[in-house]
Amino acid sequence: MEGVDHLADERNKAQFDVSDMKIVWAGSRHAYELSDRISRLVASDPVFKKDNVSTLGRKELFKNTLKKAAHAWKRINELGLNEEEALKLRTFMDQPSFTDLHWGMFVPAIKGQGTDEQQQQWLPLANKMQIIGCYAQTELGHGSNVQGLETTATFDHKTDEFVLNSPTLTSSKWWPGGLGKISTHAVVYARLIIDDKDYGVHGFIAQLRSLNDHLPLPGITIGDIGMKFGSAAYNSMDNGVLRFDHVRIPRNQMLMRVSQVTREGKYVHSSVPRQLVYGTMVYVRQIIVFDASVALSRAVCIATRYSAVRRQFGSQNGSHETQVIDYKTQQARLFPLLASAYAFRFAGEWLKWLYTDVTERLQAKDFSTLPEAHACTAGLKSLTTSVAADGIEECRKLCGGHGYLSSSGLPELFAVYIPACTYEGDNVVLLLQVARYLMKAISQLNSGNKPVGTTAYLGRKEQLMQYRSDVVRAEDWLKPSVVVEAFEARAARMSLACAQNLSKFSNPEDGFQELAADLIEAATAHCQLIVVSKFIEKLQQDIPGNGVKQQLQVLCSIYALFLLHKHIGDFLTTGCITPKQGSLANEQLRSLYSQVRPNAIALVDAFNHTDHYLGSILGRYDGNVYPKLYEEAWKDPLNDTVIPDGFHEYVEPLLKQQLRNARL
Ligand SMILES: CCCCCCCC/C=C\CCCCCCCCCCCCCCCC(=O)SCCNC(=O)CCNC(=O)[C@H](O)C(C)(C)COP(=O)(O)OP(=O)(O)OC[C@H]1O[C@@H](n2cnc3c(N)ncnc32)[C@H](O)[C@@H]1OP(=O)(O)O
Ligand SMILES: Cc1cc2nc3c(=O)[nH]c(=O)nc-3n(C[C@H](O)[C@H](O)[C@H](O)COP(=O)(O)OP(=O)(O)OC[C@H]3O[C@@H](n4cnc5c(N)ncnc54)[C@H](O)[C@@H]3O)c2cc1C
Repeated sequence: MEGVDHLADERNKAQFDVSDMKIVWAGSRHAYELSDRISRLVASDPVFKKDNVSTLGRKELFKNTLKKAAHAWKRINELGLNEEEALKLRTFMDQPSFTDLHWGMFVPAIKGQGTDEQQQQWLPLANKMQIIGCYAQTELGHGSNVQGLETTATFDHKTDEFVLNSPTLTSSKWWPGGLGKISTHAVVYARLIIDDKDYGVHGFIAQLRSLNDHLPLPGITIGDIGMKFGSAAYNSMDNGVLRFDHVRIPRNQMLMRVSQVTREGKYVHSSVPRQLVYGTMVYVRQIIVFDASVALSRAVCIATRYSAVRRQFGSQNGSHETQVIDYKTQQARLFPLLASAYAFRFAGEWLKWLYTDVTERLQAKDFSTLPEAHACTAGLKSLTTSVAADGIEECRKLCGGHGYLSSSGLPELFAVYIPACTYEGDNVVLLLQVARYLMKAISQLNSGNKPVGTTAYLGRKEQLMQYRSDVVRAEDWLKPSVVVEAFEARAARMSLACAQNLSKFSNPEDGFQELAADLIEAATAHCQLIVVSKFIEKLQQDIPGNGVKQQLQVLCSIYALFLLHKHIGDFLTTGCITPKQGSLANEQLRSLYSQVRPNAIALVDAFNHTDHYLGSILGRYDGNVYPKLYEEAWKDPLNDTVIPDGFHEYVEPLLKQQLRNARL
């Protein structure tokens, strides 16, 4: 059966050109070709083999990761890969490693918060990996509450140094990736103290280990925090613990773009907003949104292909049983996730644009769009990672029992992905930031401040409060303007209701705490509106390719109408739609699922995932699932011997005892 395409019939059903869709998914022909080339390069390299990682012990896994990271760096240099290509190589290597934090947070923190001189001093070393850095912010006692960090950096006038100290157990740095065993340096967040005055949290570059023998420097206690969820998953990363015992660093190792400490010990705050100290988090959050579409697309690809291969029930007179993808329940669970993967892709593209735009403005000292960038990255990070994490687990269930096998790829994908709901900001904490932004925008409406960007719709408050959907037929729900208005009215009414309830509290902070659950629902509605709008805006662009735009229109409608169906309570209680209009949306949704059905396999082929990257027997491109599952089972180390270790020691005596008892 080797080489046979079990999904060929499915591929023949497609009503669009899959090669054109691959380009839309990748973002451009250039991005597609680059991604395709690098994914094949990684798949064909034996060092990047990954089908054995879930059976490795922690030490072997960690060593295996170091080997892969070193090999990746070697290949990047040998092949002269540029930044975009190198990042793709890391993606397809598909194993979290210390390099993620070095390139993803340490280097960006220096770029974003360091002065020109500091960048000139540190970036050449970091760019050649002559030093390896991590991002040491979170402590044992505080993660979300960054202002509550306890590590201190006290200025010593005499020596022109800062003294880094961990005054309590809870001030121990705890979690930073790459810290435990590998990093030589860290950007450490600590409270700046000058002459007993606390100036709040600032970033400092600290050397942790000797560049000669890799041993911790004097005054530094450092190690790994231990095993995490799952077998391999995130255990390839050395998340670490770090304590400082009065460790001295030169004054010029405080990152001084936002504020400076002079030789005289004077604290100077420049015109740059203090929130720029949080800038690295904004950068990484927009990457995480893009990654959410990738993670979800992998799970959906596996579940869709397997659902077309798997058959249960329905055989008549010896005919084939029904493909499980033909069950309407399977479609209603799977196709909204397929649509979400595409939706998050386009939201991620837009967010990347927004981030680039805000960065250019910051260079020109225009800080006006920073709050919008913070709210959008925080909100979309929260929304997309929550849906992707839940979606991966749903895909496992969609694959029945076989989905629970490691060889399905889904348990590993789930275990490695779920911390995305926590790291880089707990998802609830981030939605509360969005809620604060919305409440602020509403409070400024009366003073004539027109909301801009993603909150512009709040400026049409009167109109949206009057809005009643005019849908009379199921097809009306296919009109983009009908959908956007309904989502805008729902989001605006939920936020305005929160604002009205908040105004009843004499202390707004008490009100915010009391109403927090409602506030995060309003923030979620706002974020869903952003994703729906960005999908619709994408469709207003010129999208070439036979049938490609039509398929995307179907997916866009599924994404929006599925959300409407799921959150029908919001739409009804805010009076945006009637129960009848809700039923019509559901009727339209069913019809859309039928339209996706013949295109489902081609729509997941468009992700262009190699079998290596998917790492799943259920999701194999050729659909040759059963023989390969059978073959794989025999590779398990437990099957190396017929009689397992421990049998003679622990089981045989019991059996022998039974025999003796029987003879007596
Ligand atoms: C193998 C070889 C490979 C080689 C490759 C080579 C080439 C590669 C090249 C380049 C690419 C590299 C990419 C690599 C890919 C890797 C990707 C990264 C993977 C990531 C892995 C995971 C890492 C996880 C790391 C972490 O978790 S770090 C820790 C994160 N911590 C948090 O997120 C904490 C959450 N808490 C907070 O953010 C804040 O404390 C808070 C909740 C916002 C509250 O803050 P505060 O107390 O100050 O609150 P407020 O009073 O509410 O706010 C004050 C005002 O500030 C505003 N605000 C808040 N935050 C921000 C912000 N971030 N930006 C702007 N403004 C902000 C807020 O709105 C308030 O404003 P106001 O106007 O109302 O006053
Ligand atoms: C795999 C992984 C990698 C990480 N890598 C790094 C790294 O490289 N560098 C680094 O510095 N950190 C890192 N972290 C730490 C991470 O950023 C924090 O764990 C994260 O920001 C959440 O903070 P916390 O752990 O303090 O959660 P907590 O804030 O303690 O959250 C616990 C619960 O309290 C709730 N909660 C907290 N505050 C509020 C509130 N105001 N209102 C309502 N509910 C609230 C949360 O929703 C959550 O349910 C990593 C974490 C993980 C899991």
